[in-house]
Amino acid sequence: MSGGRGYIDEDDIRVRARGGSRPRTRNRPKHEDAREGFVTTVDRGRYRCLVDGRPVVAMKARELGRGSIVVGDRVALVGDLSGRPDTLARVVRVEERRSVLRRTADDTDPVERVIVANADQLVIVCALADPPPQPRFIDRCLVAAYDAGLEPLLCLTKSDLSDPDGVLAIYASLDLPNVVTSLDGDLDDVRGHLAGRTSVLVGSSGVGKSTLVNRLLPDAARAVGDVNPVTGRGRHTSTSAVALPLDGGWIIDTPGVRSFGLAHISPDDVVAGFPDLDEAVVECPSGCPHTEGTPDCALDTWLVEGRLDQARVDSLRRLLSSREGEDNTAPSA
Ligand SMILES: Nc1nc2c(ncn2[C@@H]2O[C@H](COP(=O)(O)OP(=O)(O)OP(=O)(O)O)[C@@H](O)[C@H]2O)c(=O)[nH]1
Ligand SMILES: [Zn+2]
Repeated sequence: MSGGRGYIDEDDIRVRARGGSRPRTRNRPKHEDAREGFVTTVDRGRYRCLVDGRPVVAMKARELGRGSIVVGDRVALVGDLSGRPDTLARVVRVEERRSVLRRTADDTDPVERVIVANADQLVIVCALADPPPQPRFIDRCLVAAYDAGLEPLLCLTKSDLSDPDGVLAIYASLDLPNVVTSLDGDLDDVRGHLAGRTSVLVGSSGVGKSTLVNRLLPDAARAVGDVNPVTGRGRHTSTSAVALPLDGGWIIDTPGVRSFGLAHISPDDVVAGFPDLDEAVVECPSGCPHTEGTPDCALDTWLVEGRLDQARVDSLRRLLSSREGEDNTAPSA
């Protein structure tokens, strides 16, 4: 798709709508005294940040204009940083983002929204049964992960109900890092993958995300289930992401994000997630969609020559097709 990408988040609208008529000074101080914070939740124009290990609630300084602030952002804060009830600090700067996870609300939404900044890993949570596995959902998440520069981790839950081999076979040639969990199996493998990293959890309703988070972070069960100190509302009324500290890293739950509209991602950006196929597609005619039956697509030539794995090409083509919006898979929250 041509043209610039529009980044907004839901909060921008509300912040702007607040208006206000205070005069603005042109010579603002440079905020040399600003402290660094990490954004853990965003809710209606209020940003909950961790500053020196202390939760501080902040609003966006007017000088930031329409720029979005999302969970995972590293920000500079001024004002009251005590974290005491009813205090409000100001975010005066958003540090450059290492990565950006985006989505469109659905395949007809022209606006991309940044949902998480600075993550390292996208944990795609998929149940082996109840609900049955949804490869198309996994494929969508993979595209989103590759587009965002996040490493995917496939997390297959409920292995006490069904064997993981079938799903793993589909992705065998993708070399996809994966973990398998059950109701009471140990979580050492999962922890190993999460330690020291910033991981975003995504999954359809009922796959066992909350169960997993609560088992990894028994204390967070309180934090997650409790009334939100920022809004006074419960967690489940919020569709925003929340970052929870885990083993020297962060685990970011995304209760309201169950699918990724992917129409905005170009075929080339999808292929970029497959380094070995990349070599073949440089031989494709310009603008080749690489889909099944495309004349002169080099993937077919390479397949005939036995230089590519059929399953791997099928997998890429599944991603490319799902990107075209024929299947939006999981229901939106
Ligand atoms: N048998 C089995 N059941 C599980 C497992 N993990 C979770 N469940 C059950 O699956 C159901 C849904 O789990 P949740 O953790 O609420 O799922 P969720 O992904 O957070 O769902 P939403 O809150 O709708 O997003 C619950 O009844 C869990 O007890 C598992 O490993 N094995
Ligand atoms: Zn091609």
